[in-house]
Amino acid sequence: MTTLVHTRADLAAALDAATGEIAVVMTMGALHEGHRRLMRVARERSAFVLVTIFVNPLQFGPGEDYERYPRTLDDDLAACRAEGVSVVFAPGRDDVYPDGAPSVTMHPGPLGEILEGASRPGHFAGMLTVVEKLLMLTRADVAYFGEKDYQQLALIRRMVRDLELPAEIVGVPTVREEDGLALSSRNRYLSPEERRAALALSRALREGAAQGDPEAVLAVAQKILSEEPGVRPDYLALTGADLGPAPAEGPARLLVAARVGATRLIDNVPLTLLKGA
Ligand SMILES: Nc1ncnc2c1ncn2[C@@H]1O[C@H](COP(=O)(O)OP(=O)(O)OP(=O)(O)O)[C@@H](O)[C@H]1O
Ligand SMILES: CC(C)(CO)[C@@H](O)C(=O)[O-]
Ligand code: BAL
Repeated sequence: MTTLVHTRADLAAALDAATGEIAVVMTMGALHEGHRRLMRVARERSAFVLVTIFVNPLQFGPGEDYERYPRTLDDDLAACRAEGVSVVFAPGRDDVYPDGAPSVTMHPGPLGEILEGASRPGHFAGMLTVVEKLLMLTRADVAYFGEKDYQQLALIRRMVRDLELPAEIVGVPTVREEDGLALSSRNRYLSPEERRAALALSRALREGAAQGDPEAVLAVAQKILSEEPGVRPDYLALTGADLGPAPAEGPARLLVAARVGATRLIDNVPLTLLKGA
């Protein structure tokens, strides 16, 4: 049975009744197969899985899609039930921020200033602030996050390590549609034509990553993006697996962000760089 709670007090009561490890999947709702994979991976290990559904105003910038973000609680609950989730915590704004906007917030540091951080000022401070609060409120022993938001995952790992937070963080590989598009709640905004154009992101990453040589990786990915007029790239970056500078050889990450119509999408893939490839 899945219990839905909205308030801190009801959450605390549900957690008091829990036995064993508490596994948490944090979401902003509009649940899709990517979220469901996180729940399934969590369920494989833990009998008690808690899902949070909260569209966090603090991580949206002015002019971003906070108001418009899809809110589909009934469908989300049905998905959580089907995945055997024990508790869904869907708080209101005042349940998370009882004193209004918090005056003490997280500072993401240098890793929060590049890539997404450069394009979305304040986003990672707001994201880390709510993740810290939700880790505490849910008493998470382990929390699952998707690699689709790779920089977010890296920053959460860093926050937990730097601040000695008592939770284990587990990353889960990106779930894709059959044609390669990374699942994302924001895909709902795409018209059929925009959805077709959006495929250039995953294709650029896939074909770029197959190259091995760093220059060729970027050149191939860049060419594919530039050939799709419906896509306006924000960044295309080749980094180390830790988001530092790309190594001459070994594990690396290729990341992209782009606007397709009015919708901003992100994606990334792992790759291995080969000297002299
Ligand atoms: N395709 C996916 N594969 C694996 N995990 C995912 C995928 N999409 C989202 N997640 C993960 O689900 C969690 C909740 O993400 P969120 O609710 O923001 O969904 P989203 O699809 O990323 O939404 P948005 O489109 O707003 O970015 C995050 O840890 C995120 O990385
Ligand atoms: C981790 C998160 C739930 C915090 O609001 C959000 O950034 C998301 O859905 O990826
Ligand atoms: N999926 C990451 C949360 C955000 O874009 O605000």
